[in-house]
Parts: sequence; C-alpha cells; structure tokens
Amino acid sequence: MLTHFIGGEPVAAGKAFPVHDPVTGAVVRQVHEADPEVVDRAVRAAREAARDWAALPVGERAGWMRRLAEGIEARFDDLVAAEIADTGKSFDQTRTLDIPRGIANFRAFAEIAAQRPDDAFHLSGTLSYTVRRPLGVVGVIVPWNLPFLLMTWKLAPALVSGNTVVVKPSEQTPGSAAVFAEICADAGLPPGVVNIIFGHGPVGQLLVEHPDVNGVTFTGSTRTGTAIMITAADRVKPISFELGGKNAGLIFEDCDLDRAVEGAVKSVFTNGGQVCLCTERLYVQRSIFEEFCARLAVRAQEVDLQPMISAEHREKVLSYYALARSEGAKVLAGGGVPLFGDHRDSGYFVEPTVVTGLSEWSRFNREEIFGPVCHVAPFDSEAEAIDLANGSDYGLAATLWTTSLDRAHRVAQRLEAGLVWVNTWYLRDLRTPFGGVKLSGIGREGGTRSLDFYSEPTTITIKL
Ligand SMILES: NC(=O)c1ccc[n+]([C@@H]2O[C@H](COP(=O)([O-])OP(=O)(O)OC[C@H]3O[C@@H](n4cnc5c(N)ncnc54)[C@H](O)[C@@H]3O)[C@@H](O)[C@H]2O)c1
Ligand SMILES: N/C(=C\C=C\C=O)C(=O)O
Repeated sequence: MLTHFIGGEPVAAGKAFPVHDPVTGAVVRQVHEADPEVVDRAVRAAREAARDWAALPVGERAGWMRRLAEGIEARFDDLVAAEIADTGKSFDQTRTLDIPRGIANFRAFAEIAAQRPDDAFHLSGTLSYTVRRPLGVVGVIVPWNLPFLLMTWKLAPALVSGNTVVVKPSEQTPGSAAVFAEICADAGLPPGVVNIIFGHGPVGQLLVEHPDVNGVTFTGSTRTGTAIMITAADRVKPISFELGGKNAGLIFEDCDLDRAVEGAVKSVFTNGGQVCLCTERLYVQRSIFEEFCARLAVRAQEVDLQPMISAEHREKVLSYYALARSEGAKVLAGGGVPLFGDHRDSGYFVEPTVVTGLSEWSRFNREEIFGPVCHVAPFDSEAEAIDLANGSDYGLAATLWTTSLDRAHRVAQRLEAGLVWVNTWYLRDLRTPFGGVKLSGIGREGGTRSLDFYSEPTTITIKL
C-alpha cells in the first residue's frame, strides 16, 4: 500500500484506492487517498521547512539537486519498473526518456540556478539591483502521461529556487513518485522540503485552496486548468499552467519525405499519442498528399502498441474513432481495438489510427483526443497551411517539414504555438521557454523562466 510522504516520513492515512496495469487491466497496487487532514499536515510540514531551506545559499541547494539526480541514478531500475507498472509504457521509452529526463531536470536546474546573474542597473547617482525570494510553499499537480518526467520538471526549479513543495501526482500513476520519496529520504533531504500526497482531483483542489500554499504549478487538461484558476483566484495565487494541445504538423512538398513520414510517425504515435506535444492534425501539400497518406497508413500499422492509461480514457479515444466515422471520415489505418489473443486483451489498447476527409470544424479536429490518432488534410499554399495550423483553440506545439531554410524560418515565426520543431520533434533544450498559448496554458517554464515563476524579485534602488 503506497503511503504519503510528509515531513520526511511515510504517512499511512486515508482510504485505499486501486491502480490498474493498463496492459492487463489487473490491479497493480493500492494507494492511500489523502483527506483534508493529510493535505493540511503536508502543507504544515512544507511551511515548517521553508525558512531554513530558503536561507540556504543557492549553491548549496544546487548541490542538493545534484544529489537527488545521483539518487535517481541509483534507483534507476526501480523507477523504470514503477513507471511501467502504472502506465504500460515500453521499457525502451521508459529507460531512454521518462527516467533519464528526471536526472537531466535536476542537473539542468542546478546549473541554471547556480549560474544565474542577478539584475543590477547603474543610473547617474543611483544603483538598482534585484534580489529574489522564493514563493514559499508550492503546490505541484501533475498528470499521468509522463509522470516522473513532468513531476521532476516542476520540482527541480521550484526546489532550487528555495521553495518547499507538496506534490500531488496523478491518481493513475503514483508509483514513481513513491520511489522518489524514498530517494529524498535516502539522500537526507531536510524533512518537509519535499512532501508527496496521493489522491484524486478533490485532493488537488484542497491543495490549491489551502491558504498556506503560495503558488501552484499545474500540468494537465485545460478543463482542470480552468477549475484550478477559479479556485486560486480568491487569493490571487501565482499559477503556472501547461495544459492541453491539438498540435499541427505541416508537410511541404519540398520536405525530405522519408524524414517527414518517420517524423510524423514519431510525433503522432509516441507514448500511444499520450503526450501533450503529439501531433493530431497533419496538413500535407497536395502534390505529395496521396503518397504521404499511403506511407503513413502503412507505418501506423507497424508502430509499437501502447495501452491507454485507463479503460475510461480508452473509451474516450474510441468514441472519437466512432465520431470520425459518423462525421464521414475515410479511415486509412486502424480505427478499432487490436486483438492479441493473450492477457493484453484485458488491457486498454486501441489501434493506431489515421483518418482523412473531415472538416476543420469537426469535433474530431477541434478537440484534444490524446491517443494514437491523427487527421490528415491537404493544402495548396503556404499561407493556407499557416491558417490551417493556426485555426485551433490550442497553441502548444507544431512541427514543420521542409528543406527550404527560408520557408522554415518564415513559417515557424507565423505559427501561433509556444514550441515549433523544424524537421524534428520533441528535441528539448531545457534552457528554452516551454509552454503554450490560447487554451494550452499560461506562462512559460524552462531555463530562467522557471526560476522567474518560482521566485519573486525585489528591486532595491540606492542613491549613491
Ligand atoms: N502542456 C503540457 O505540458 C502537458 C503535459 C502533459 C499532459 N498535459 C495534458 O494533461 C491531460 C492529460 O492528463 P490528465 O488526464 O492527468 O489531466 P487532468 O487534468 O485530468 O489531471 C491532471 C492532474 O490534476 C489533478 N486534478 C484533477 N482535477 C483537479 C482539480 N479540480 N483541482 C486540482 N487538481 C485536479 C489530477 O488528479 C491530476 O493529478 C491532457 O489534456 C494533456 O494535454 C499537458
Ligand atoms: N514539459 C515537458 C513535456 C511535456 C509533455 C507533455 O505531455 C518537457 O519536455 O519538459
């Protein structure tokens, strides 16, 4: 039974809830659900640790980040096993992306924080400089699709900036966070600096509304983001939102078609399409449309199958497959449920799917599906491609495939998205701003922008 981690200690409180293995549907673990007393106890522990943690020189906190990275390395296999048990991810992806990014996140922010200069301005007769103070206690609420990657993406900058944290992982994927709690304890991290509580959405809501939580960083659906915004409004708490997406990919006729097909396969089907950065809308220049569709449809039937996180999410994805057919789509690949003839038939798998022929105004093309599926449509001109890509209520990421350097820069700069990848996908420099526009989020994290969110500057001006 997974227990909460509060003040450096395991806390077994609250009723139990099950976590299912998405590969087989079997119960893989039981977890304690936090109640209001547990949430309050975690926030109090974070508050009690906040003063001493904030008082440490940033170089010492950077050293703690490096020790946590070493702790993750030491428990690498346990973290991989816990993540796979909760999500059904492939071993290859978990050991090359999900867990290594946890190490990279802590190491990157140790350096970014240690090397960050403070502002100072010299005007005739005056000197102005800034000092930064941490927010205090930060609520960290994260989703199920990249559980460890996204939790550590938030924890590293929050902690190195001098905050203490209360983390609520997704109720669907608590395992790797529970191992991380042990890593914190084994590293001798001061009690109360990191607190981890488990439970469903209402536990997250209790954390957001707690008067002693000074800021909230959230990654999850736009729907939940709006709920959190309302909860946080009455105390005007700083919020950082990384929300949903409906990302476009633009394939120009002057692209390297082999690279574009493989790039589209990766950006549509990675993690079963359960990445906020995945492509769900592909737009292909008309002269290569038929060939591209034919090649993508073949490849869609060859990709590794990854289960959806839950039976409910699988039903949601399948409902969009049915919707596409009801809206008159042509199904080029997939569209149903794979039959394995083994234990996986009790899991939450769907077929990787490619459809075409739908209107830009179909629900299929307007709403985030968050599965291994995309719609492909033709375009004629560059201007039309840009308008199609920008015609979404979301604006998180986009990909662009062309061998023309001029076109790459020209088009990329006109896309309404927080992130644009050219002839690649999900290549990450952790120093760069990360986040989306419109329904995809508020604010940017990444590099010093994370440090800006997790701390407040004071400008001090002295008359010389
Ligand atoms: N922009 C990004 O970087 C990014 C990254 C990953 C996932 N996502 C998005 O997350 C969604 C999938 O993840 P999900 O299903 O876990 O999202 P979700 O919004 O259902 O849940 C995310 C987290 O919020 C908690 N939560 C739910 N209701 C809450 C409330 N009222 N108050 C406080 N916390 C609450 C959940 O327990 C979970 O821990 C997709 O929409 C995806 O696009 C975005
Ligand atoms: N925030 C990041 C990824 C988000 C993925 C969304 O599913 C990252 O790579 O830092």
